[in-house]
Amino acid sequence: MSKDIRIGVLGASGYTGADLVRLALAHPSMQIATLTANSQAGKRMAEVFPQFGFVDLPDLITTEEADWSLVDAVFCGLPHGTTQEIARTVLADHPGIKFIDMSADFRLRDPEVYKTWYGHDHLAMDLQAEAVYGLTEHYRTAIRDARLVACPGCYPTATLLSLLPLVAAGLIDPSEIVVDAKSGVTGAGRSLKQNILFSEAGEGLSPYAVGKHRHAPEIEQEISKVAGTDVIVSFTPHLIPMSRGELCTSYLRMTGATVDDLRAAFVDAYRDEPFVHVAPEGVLPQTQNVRGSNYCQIGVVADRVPGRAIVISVIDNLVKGSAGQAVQNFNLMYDLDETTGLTQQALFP
Ligand SMILES: NC(=O)C1=CN([C@@H]2O[C@H](COP(=O)(O)OP(=O)(O)OC[C@H]3O[C@@H](n4cnc5c(N)ncnc54)[C@H](OP(=O)(O)O)[C@@H]3O)[C@@H](O)[C@H]2O)C=CC1
Ligand SMILES: CC(=O)N[C@@H](CCC(=O)OP(=O)(O)O)C(=O)O
Repeated sequence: MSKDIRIGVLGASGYTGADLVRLALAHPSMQIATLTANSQAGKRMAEVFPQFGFVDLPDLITTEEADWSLVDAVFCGLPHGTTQEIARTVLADHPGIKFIDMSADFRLRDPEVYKTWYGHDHLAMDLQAEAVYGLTEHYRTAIRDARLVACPGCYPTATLLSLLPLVAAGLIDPSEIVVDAKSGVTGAGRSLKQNILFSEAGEGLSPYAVGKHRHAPEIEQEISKVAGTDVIVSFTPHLIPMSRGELCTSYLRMTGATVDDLRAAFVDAYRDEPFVHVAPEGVLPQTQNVRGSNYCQIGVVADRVPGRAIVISVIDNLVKGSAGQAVQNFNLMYDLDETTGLTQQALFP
């Protein structure tokens, strides 16, 4: 394999963009052609991220300066709300480009739901209609043929991987799902924010956006589709003092099933999946098991309350939760082995 697929990374001076660059450097087919930034445009990548001082990379340029005719595939790590117009311009001028978005801009199918949660009308509804939801394990066939893939948010990735097989098999009541989620601070991006200062996040655990996080409608969209009925979930995220990693605990009511049935449904759904691992009985997922890797680990245990079960899933928010899943989708879109460039094991401890 030669490095013959030219990629561009929008938002390469951000955390997801940088993790994409890290993965692309190790990918046998990706040639990094263009890296864009906003406030950091004009700098060398190594000035912004010293860890890239050992490799040759293009300098950071603005989106407007980029020559998209030199690019085959675009990975987009821009803040939500900024991607729609840029995607529209890039794809209008270069319809052959494959666009893999890591932002939230093309995930929600219903424009009214998008407006409610993101506060403005969608600016590229035609593209929204075309976009394929990029939860690889559940949308593989559509992703293969897609031009525009909307990678899921980090919380929806971990949550949906651990709930969809149970909903599909009718083993849990979808109207009684409670998700308690915790994320490392890189989930909030690299720009300066008071709540992610070390002094404020370093020694505490903080809930945020309680009862109103914009990932709830994304989770509900996908669960409702599989359940065949409109579902509302209780979803509470927390910021936890670590850089990467995410752990989602879901409290579930079973519909006459046992925990063994739940485990069997997971094993059945993910038997051939390279990146989803069902923890053996007695093993509890922890973020250290997946740190720096593209794996999702899922564990299931019986609650002491009869008829209830607890499911725990972990991912690295920057890998399976964004850049890694984006590369997994790229591999599908280019008919490559899905694991290409993604076989790194967890950084443990
Ligand atoms: N962090 C995570 O764990 C995850 C993030 N995501 C999503 O991925 C996207 C990127 O997140 P993340 O990397 O964390 O964010 P960062 O804040 O770390 O990076 C944002 C990037 O976008 C650039 N940028 C900001 N505003 C503009 C603009 N108006 N025009 C062009 N470029 C701009 C920034 O450039 P500069 O720095 O030069 O100003 C930077 O390169 C977001 O939509 C996020 O929600 C999805 C899943 C997980
Ligand atoms: C810790 C933290 O702040 N996490 C982010 C989620 C990161 C992510 O997946 O965001 P997108 O949906 O924008 O892609 C948040 O809660 O908004």
